[in-house]
Amino acid sequence: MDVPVSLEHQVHGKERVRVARVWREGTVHHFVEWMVGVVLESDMEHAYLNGDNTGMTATDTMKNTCYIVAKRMEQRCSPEEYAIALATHLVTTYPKVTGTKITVQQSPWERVCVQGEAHCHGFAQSGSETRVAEVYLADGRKPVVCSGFSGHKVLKTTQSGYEGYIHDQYTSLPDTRERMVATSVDAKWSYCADVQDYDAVYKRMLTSLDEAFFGAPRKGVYSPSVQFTLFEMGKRAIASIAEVQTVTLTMPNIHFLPGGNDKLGLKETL
Ligand SMILES: O=c1[nH]c(=O)c2[nH]c(=O)[nH]c2[nH]1
Repeated sequence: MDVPVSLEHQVHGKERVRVARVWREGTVHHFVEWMVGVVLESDMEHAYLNGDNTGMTATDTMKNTCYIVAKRMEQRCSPEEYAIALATHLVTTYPKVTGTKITVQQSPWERVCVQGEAHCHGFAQSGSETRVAEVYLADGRKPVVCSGFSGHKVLKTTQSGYEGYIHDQYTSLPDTRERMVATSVDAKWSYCADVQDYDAVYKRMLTSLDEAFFGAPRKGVYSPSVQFTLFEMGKRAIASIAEVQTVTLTMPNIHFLPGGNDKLGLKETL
């Protein structure tokens, strides 16, 4: 059945491009994580009407452009400045693109303070964790308390590596002694003594775990794996808080992989 149908409006784009950018000023690193969305207005009606992709900017190109423009921002910049640079690149590079809307959501990473000093390469999403308390009470007995939190996000831009693991036909990851490491820490701990001030223990727990993860403010501490660092964190917490008996930690890797491939020249971590 032939009904008259016209194409009223069309745009195309790419959502949820995750971009991380580290600016290294000597040993002091700056870090941002952006979730970028690109919408292109372009004279591409013929793609919809005739199946002809001539002149179209592929969403793969948009994604890679997000990485490349981030890499080209040589000075630390705001998400607005990045969005303007990205928009300008897209509008001036592709003849059929008449307009673009760029959206940048910036994750709340902040430089951490360790031992009262701003850390050179340590960042956290402080206050993002959910505190959890668990109490079991049997009739006639003392309450058994467990405390914890979930979702404490921490990241360091250097002083991390991973090597020596099995390399077989299923492994594509290269050995490295220089990478970024990030994780979302879930912790649960039990007590071996009465606690006067649960809030104080909670703060000390966060502080000890952070100190072991980040190391000293200027030097940091090398992490050969998330596994090793996890155990160091647990040991530090138990050694620093007398009332704590056991600590259970879960630390899934939040991956920040070097973007792109050889063709894009983006092999270095962005
Ligand atoms: O610290 C790490 N531990 C792993 O078990 C692992 N696996 C992986 O792919 N990267 C990493 N990094």
